[in-house]
Amino acid sequence: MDLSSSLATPQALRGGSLTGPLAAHAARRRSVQLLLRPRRPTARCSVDAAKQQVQGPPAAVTAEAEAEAAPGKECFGVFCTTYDLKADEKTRSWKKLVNVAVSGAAGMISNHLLFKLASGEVFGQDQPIALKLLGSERSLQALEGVAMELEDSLYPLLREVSIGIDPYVVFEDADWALLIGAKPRGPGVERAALLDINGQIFAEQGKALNAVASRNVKVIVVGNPCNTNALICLKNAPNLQAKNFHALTRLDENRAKCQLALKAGVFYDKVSNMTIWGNHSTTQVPDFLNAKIDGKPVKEVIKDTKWLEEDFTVTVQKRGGVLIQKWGRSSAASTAVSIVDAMRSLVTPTPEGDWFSTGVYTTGNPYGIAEDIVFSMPCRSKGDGDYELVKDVVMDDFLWGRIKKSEVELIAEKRCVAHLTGEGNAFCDLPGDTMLPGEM
Ligand SMILES: NC(=O)C1=CN([C@@H]2O[C@H](COP(=O)(O)OP(=O)(O)OC[C@H]3O[C@@H](n4cnc5c(N)ncnc54)[C@H](OP(=O)(O)O)[C@@H]3O)[C@@H](O)[C@H]2O)C=CC1
Ligand SMILES: O=C([O-])CC(=O)C(=O)O
Repeated sequence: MDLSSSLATPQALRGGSLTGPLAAHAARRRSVQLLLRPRRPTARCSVDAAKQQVQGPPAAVTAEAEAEAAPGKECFGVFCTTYDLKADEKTRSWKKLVNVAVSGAAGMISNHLLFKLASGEVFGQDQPIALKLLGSERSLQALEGVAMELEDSLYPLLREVSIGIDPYVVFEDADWALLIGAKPRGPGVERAALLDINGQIFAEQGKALNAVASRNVKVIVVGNPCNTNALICLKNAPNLQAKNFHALTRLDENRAKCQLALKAGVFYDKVSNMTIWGNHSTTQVPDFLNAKIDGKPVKEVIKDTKWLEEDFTVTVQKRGGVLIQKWGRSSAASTAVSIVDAMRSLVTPTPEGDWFSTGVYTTGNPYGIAEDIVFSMPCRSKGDGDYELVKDVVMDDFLWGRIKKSEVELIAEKRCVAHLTGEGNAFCDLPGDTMLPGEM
């Protein structure tokens, strides 16, 4: 079928005059064309980076022909030139390239995160990395700017950068997918409307991951409301393991550790076993019952129960909102740090006796939390990318009561997005106090 005539009209792509596979193909063609704009002619040493073997001498390949042949392998600028890592003494012992896809790649959080990833902070100094950046037509030019800054940073481990606007192209063979892009909640936007708008994004991206990502891809959803977006994403990716989908609550864990350290007058590294239970929202539950300071239960070190139950909990729940008031925008640098922490916790063995928090699929959980939602819970990892839930935590009525409130909120959010999870008609009756951490 010759699609070229309909491809020429951008409004045909945006306005929906093409439908189904035709529209999808046309959109992909357009994304490829957009991808080609920034490339400069380059003598190309053609290396299959995944196998890290030289495949042949430089060949003159037209960008268009190359895009047709391998639409998922688009590169940016200097990253179009790759080398045989096994031929170089310094890089011979490096691991196989890891593919990390990032959505919202031109946004504030990504602007910090991408440089941390490229520096080796997450995977170590022997792990070459390919960054696959997902934007939109709105952000494509900014994405080119991001790629240029990555070029100019001369990171030894950063071997490939590609940019695109089609998740089916960008997520191809992704080992990690960091889903950050989402519409921010503006004035007058109802929570239910936000759930629907962002839910559509995560439904589409779930389908794309299901179709083209590595079968073992680890997905971290950051875009809010991240727990329910993660649920939507995993429901749209039935061929991937639900266990591999996470909602980012590590920022909340870090905020809670900071507050406990401040109150106890110790440095942050003395605080361990910090669980955030529940939703990344103002119903989240920072667990001071199981957390430790210098190896001792928090309640033995901080005797002020009123502070723990009221001030500490509310401070952590609303930290994002206070920060927005100061900065005029939501946490970006500390969120990027917490994404790095979350990834590192999955690729590094958890220290003996400790754990970390992440929002994961509840089915089969040992705590009695409702099944089939994404809920933040305490986890440990052997460092293989996988994790297990920690079983030996204690509960009291205060902790359980708060956990139930966050559970009720997530079940209500799930009802609101039933149309996106394949579970029938949506019915939205969100509790009145449902808010993102950034909302006051
Ligand atoms: N879980 C957590 O702990 C935290 C989560 N967050 C959340 O992370 C997300 C990203 O934050 P941040 O990077 O600061 O945000 P930015 O506004 O800087 O970037 C977000 C990106 O989302 C993309 N996007 C996708 N769909 C839309 C849309 N419909 N309207 C507007 N933009 C859209 C845009 O990129 P493009 O045009 O390329 O699509 C934009 O660049 C937000 O949802 C925020 O609430 C923030 C802090 C903590
Ligand atoms: O509400 C927001 O957009 C910001 C957010 O998640 C946080 O700071 O925890």
